[in-house]
Amino acid sequence: MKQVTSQDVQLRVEHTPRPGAPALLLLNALGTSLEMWDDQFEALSERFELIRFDSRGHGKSTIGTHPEATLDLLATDALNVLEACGVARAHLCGLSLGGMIAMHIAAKWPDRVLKAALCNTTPHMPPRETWDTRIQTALTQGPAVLVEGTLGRWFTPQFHQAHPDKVARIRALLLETSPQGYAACCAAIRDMDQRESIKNITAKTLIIGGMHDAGTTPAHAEFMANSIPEAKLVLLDAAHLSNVERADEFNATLIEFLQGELAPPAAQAEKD
Ligand SMILES: O=C(O)CC1=CCC(=O)O1
Repeated sequence: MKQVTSQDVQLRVEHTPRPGAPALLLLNALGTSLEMWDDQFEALSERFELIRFDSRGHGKSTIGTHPEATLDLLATDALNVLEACGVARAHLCGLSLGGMIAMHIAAKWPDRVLKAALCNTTPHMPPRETWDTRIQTALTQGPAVLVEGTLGRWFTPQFHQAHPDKVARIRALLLETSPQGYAACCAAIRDMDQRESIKNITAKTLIIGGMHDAGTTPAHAEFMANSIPEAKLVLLDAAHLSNVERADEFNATLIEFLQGELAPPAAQAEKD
């Protein structure tokens, strides 16, 4: 692990070099840390120069001086991580908040992106009031009171029953998130509307959705697939954290997309 200074924060970064392989940057969900990608680590680090980090106010990264983050602030952190790792262009894979950051980078800084995987995410997540309530709850009572509700949304009942150990791993990440870090990122989501800007994404893009994801729904995934010119949509039999609930399928889908050539939309329709 290394520490990278970005703007007003110190970010905890794990960089696994692989000479000659393309770089892949992983971007975490709200209330988690780089460890949310543990089920991806082995498969991805064999094939890519893998970089994962704790977003500001999450895991062991510091909170900084912004009580309310913006997507631009969070995206600049991600680009600073790439810079510190000596990487000019990378594949991006982000889930939920991580996907929101990835789509912001792909739309605004296309030269930094090889391909983008936007997983269980959305360009717009109203209503604002929900986020204001969550911010107040996190700041006054701590994110711990939000944890069981979050886990209820993030995994299907079947997964809770079959894999309590895996759910416990994610619970621990949620519990270690600082209230201020969590609240600051909620503000970034509250203030986000990328429904127009994602039309400018030129990178080949994989959208992964969860058939049972009630927050970032299959309808959100379809909206993105219809808005981004070179997008392919795959729905997995999972709720929100599809990379944990369906890790093998998630890994295979992501690797095939990053290593293979994405067929143009017309040919894809025939193939599908
Ligand atoms: O908290 C949730 O249930 C959904 C969510 C929004 C952004 C994120 O990372 O998770």
